[in-house]
Parts: sequence; structure tokens; C-alpha cells
Amino acid sequence: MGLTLAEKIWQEHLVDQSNDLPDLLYIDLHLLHEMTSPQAFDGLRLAQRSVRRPDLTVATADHNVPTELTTRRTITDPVSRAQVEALRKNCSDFGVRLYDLHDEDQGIVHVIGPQLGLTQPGMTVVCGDSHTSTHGALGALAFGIGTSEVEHVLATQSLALAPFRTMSVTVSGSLPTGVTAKDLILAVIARIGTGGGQGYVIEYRGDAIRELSIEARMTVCNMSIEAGARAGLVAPDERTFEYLRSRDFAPSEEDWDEAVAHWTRLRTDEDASFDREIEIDASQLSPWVSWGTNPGQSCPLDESIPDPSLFSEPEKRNAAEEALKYMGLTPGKPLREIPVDTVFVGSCTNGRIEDLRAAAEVLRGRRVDPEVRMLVVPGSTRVRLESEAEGLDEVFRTAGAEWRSAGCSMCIGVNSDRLGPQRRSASTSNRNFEGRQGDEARTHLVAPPVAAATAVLGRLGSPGEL
Ligand SMILES: CC(C)[C@H](C(=O)O)[C@@H](O)C(=O)O
Ligand code: SF4
Repeated sequence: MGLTLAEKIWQEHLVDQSNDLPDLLYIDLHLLHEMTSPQAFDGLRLAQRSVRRPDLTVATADHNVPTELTTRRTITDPVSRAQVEALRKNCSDFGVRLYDLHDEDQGIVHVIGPQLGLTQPGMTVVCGDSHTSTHGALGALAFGIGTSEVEHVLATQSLALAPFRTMSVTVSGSLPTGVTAKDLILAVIARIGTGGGQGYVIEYRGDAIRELSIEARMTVCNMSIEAGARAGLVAPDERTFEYLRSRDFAPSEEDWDEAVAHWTRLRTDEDASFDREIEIDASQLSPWVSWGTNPGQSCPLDESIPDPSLFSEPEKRNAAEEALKYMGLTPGKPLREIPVDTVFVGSCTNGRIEDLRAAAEVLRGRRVDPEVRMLVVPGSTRVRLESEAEGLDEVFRTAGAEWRSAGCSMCIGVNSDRLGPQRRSASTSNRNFEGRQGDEARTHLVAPPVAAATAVLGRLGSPGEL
């Protein structure tokens, strides 16, 4: 019987396979950031080990970095400063390439990997970060790993991994105008649940996936983890090759044809079977928004807050009741009537150039509601520079939004971009659990066009209403 794409990549990277032990896989690319690497380097020091393949290891500072344009290099928070400084020292001591704050190639780890052409089809990619699944958009098998595994990969360039199950999510048809990859993945998670992907690697297939740009595929793969999956990927195609061509670390012109020939073979065999198959009709989708405290608690923006008492499963009912209490919402309220005081456009889910263009298009010639604070944070310094070259920063500033430097920013409340208690945001990020953007802060996950329209309207809404 044939193999799925994920199984093929796994097979190609097997270093050792013994009975009763997890498989040992070779790792092609190891990405590091400041939050999950310090203890791993300490472990290496203690064991007097070196980094096995510094040439396959790349680091950047993203989670703890300030994003104010002018005061960026001064990190006032002591914990954040210590982590960034530790990363500098560790990279310098162990000979690892670091894209530091001042570097043009700095950015959120999952934005810079593909942008630099470091992430390529058929590779195994790991990082001490759950959203490593993002890299699957290029046809790589990409896993988030824990700090002890980071140390193991640093020391050996290999990783012991338990076998996975395979799931296909086939999205047929075309997304209607105004409906984005973010809406699609929120709908997928609402359908299979935040635990629905547990133990699986998801392959996204079908016409609607093929029609997505590589950046949009990244948005989809990014949130695989929010469905509980171990990874998500899309088979490479012409769009993938086009995206990679002439990127800094992509194969050179001489090696290009051979690389493409290899990448072209990276697809699921006709006679392969998946352990679970999900089908979605893209034409039925519409702008989507989360109302609760996990990404699965979401529904079309046209609907109202659901009534938990109508949920048949007691577990889901309780979770919804708890979520609504935290979110300060009542059943039956139309989502479009929910006022929002903060809008965040950014993160590894939606902080790439296409996302910023989509938000700017909505804001052009319009004003952000005076009661709303809107932050626009590019996912990488190159995205910032590219946006500025196109004049997007001016569009945002003129509309009344704050234009920032690259970093994780308000996606996660570990840096200075935090949401205050009971504040409510429309956010293009991927997580909405309690306290994610700040203590007692309330998050509604949305796509960039909805975020921008919401900023103008001062309540959840879509560009069609403007
Ligand atoms: C800090 C890091 C470990 C974490 C992750 O693993 O995803 C972060 O990036 C997040 O999004 O919550
Ligand atoms: S942008 Fe958010 S989700 Fe992505 S790596 Fe940073 S904190 Fe994690």
C-alpha cells in the first residue's frame, strides 16, 4: 500500500528503528528562540557537549522583544532582557547563527524560516515552539518540541519521535470572496474540536488548499496545533517552488532543477490511506470569529453567541458556560454587536505581508474608531521594511493605528504589549485562552480583514459593512 506525504518524509529521515522504541529521526533544520532554549544550552554546558550541526541551527529573538519602533533595543523588563541576553551568549558560545534585534532578518521564528528559504519541502523541521507546524505549508514535516528535546537535537541533530496517525482535511470548492485562510482553519477547528487532531499529522488537500497562496497555507498549518494535531502540512506544488525560488537559503540555480524534481515526488500516493478523513466545502464558509476561550469555540460572524444549555455534551456545555463568564458575554447576543477596545494585527498566524496588505486595504481612507487602540505588528523586520516600501505603514498611521517593529507582541502576554484586565480584543493571533493576551483580557480570534473592519466599527464586524 502507498504512503502519505508525512509518512514518506518520516521514512526518508529514519536513523534508527528498533522494536518497542520510538523511531529516531534526522532533523534538517532546528530553529531556536529565547524562551525555550536557555535550559537546553545549560544542559549542553553541563555535559560538556557542543552543538552537533550549528550550520543547521538558526536562532532569533521574538517573544520577549519590545516592538516600539524607537525604543526597541532597550528591554526594560528584567526577565525578557535576561532571556534575550542569554540567547546572545549561547549563540556566540556555541557558534549558532542569531538574527538579533537589529538584524534585517529578525522576526518571529515561524515567519523568518520560510521567508529566508530555510524551510523547504521534504525537510524535518523542529523548534521549541508549538506553532512550528506553520512550516508544513512548504511541504515540510515540522514539529514543536520541548526544551529537553531541544537539548537532544542540539547535541545530536536527531530526535526520538513516537509514531503518528494520519488525517486528511480535504477542502473542496473555492473560498468565497472576503473569506480567508484564517476563517477556514477556525471553521476546521470548530468542526473537529481542539482535541480532534490529537496524535495526528494533518495533510490539507483539495482545490481550496491548492488555490491558497503559500502565506495563506502557513496560516492554516500554523493553527493545526490548536486542533491538537502534532503537525500539519500541504504537499508542495508550483506555488511552493515559485515562493522559494531565489530566497536566500533556497537551492542555487545550478541545484534548482534537481531540487524541484525531488520536491515534485513529495506527494501522497494514490493508494495511500489516512486514519481519519475530514471533508469541508469551502464555498459554504464565511468570516469566522471565536466567542470563547479556545479556538474551537468559534462560529460565523453572522451568528449570535450560542446558548450553552443547548449543547448536548455536558463537557462542552460546562466549558461554554465557563468561557462566556470569562468573556463577559451572554447567549443570544449577535456577534456583530460586541464592542471591542483593542485590535491586534500580527503574529505567526497573520503577521506576514499579505495579511498586512489585507488589513491596509480595509483601512485605506478610513479611520480607526477613537475608542479603539489598534496595533499593527509585522511578523518580521523584512515584512516591516517591505510594508514601509509599499506605504502600508502610512495607511495604518493615517487611519490612527500604531505601527510597530517585528515580534510576537500582543499574541502572548510575555512582553510589554499586553491587554489590560477585562479589555476586549479582536486579534489575528491563534490563541484565546484565559489570560493569553494579559491577565483577565478577552480575545476574539479573527482574520485580518475582520480585524481592520472591527477597528473602524468599534465592534466585531466585516469589511462588507463599511
Ligand atoms: C513560548 C512558546 C513555548 C509558546 C509555544 O510553544 O507556542 C508560544 O510561542 C505560544 O504561542 O504560546
Ligand atoms: S506569534 Fe504568538 S503563536 Fe507565534 S510564536 Fe509568537 S507567541 Fe507563539
